[in-house]
Amino acid sequence: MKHKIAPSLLAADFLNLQKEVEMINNSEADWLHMDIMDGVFVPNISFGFPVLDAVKPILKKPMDVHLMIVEPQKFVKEVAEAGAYMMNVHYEACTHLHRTIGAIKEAGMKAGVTLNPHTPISLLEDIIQDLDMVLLMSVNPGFGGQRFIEHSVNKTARLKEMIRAKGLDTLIEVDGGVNLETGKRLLEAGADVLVAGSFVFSSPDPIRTIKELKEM
Ligand SMILES: O=C(CO)[C@H](O)[C@H](O)COP(=O)(O)O
Repeated sequence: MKHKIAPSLLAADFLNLQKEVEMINNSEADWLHMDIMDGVFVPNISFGFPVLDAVKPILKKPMDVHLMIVEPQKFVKEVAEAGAYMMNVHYEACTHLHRTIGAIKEAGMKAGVTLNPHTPISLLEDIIQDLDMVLLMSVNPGFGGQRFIEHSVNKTARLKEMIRAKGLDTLIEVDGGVNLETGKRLLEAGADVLVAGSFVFSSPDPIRTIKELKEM
C-alpha cells in the first residue's frame, strides 16, 4: 500500500483557514490531521469542535482527529458529528481504553490509539487487535515545530513487527518533526501514514511539499 500523508492543521494560517483547507483539497494529501488540545493533558491549547464543524463542509478529504485531552471518551459524539473519519485517543488518557475504542467504532469512526514517546508499544499487546491505527508521537505532544525524536524510527519498526506477527493490518501513523529525511526513514521502518505540520505549512509551496512527501 502506498503511504498516506496527513498535513496537520495546527501549523496552518488560522486567519486564512478556508484558503488552507482549499489548498489541502487541491493537493495530494490523503487526510487532514486535526489536533485538539486541552491545556491539561498537554501544556497547550489549540482549537476545539467549533473549528472542526467549520472545516467539515468545505473539506474534501477524510478528517483524522487527534485528541490530546483528558477523558476523551466524553467527546466521541462531538468528534463523530464533526465528520471525523478517524478518532485518535491517547493510551495515557484512557482508563477504560477497550470501552472507548468500542464507543468510537459504534459512532461510525475508525479507532486509533496514540502513544507518547515514552510509552512502550508492549502496552498495546491486548488491545491492538481492536485498533484501526496506532499513532506514534515522534515529539512530545503539544506543539508543532519540535525536533524529531530519533528513537521513533526503531519504535516504528518494532510496532510493524508486532502487527505482522499477529497477522493484523493495523496502520501505523507517525506525528512530529516529519520532513523528507525523517519521513523516508519512518517509511522504511514501516510507517503507513505520516503527519507533517510545519514542514508543509511553512514551506513556500505547500502543494509541492505534499507531493514530495507522497513521492518519497
Ligand atoms: O501533534 C502535534 C503536536 O502535538 C502536531 O501534529 C505535530 O507536532 C506536527 O507538527 P510538526 O510537523 O511541526 O512537528
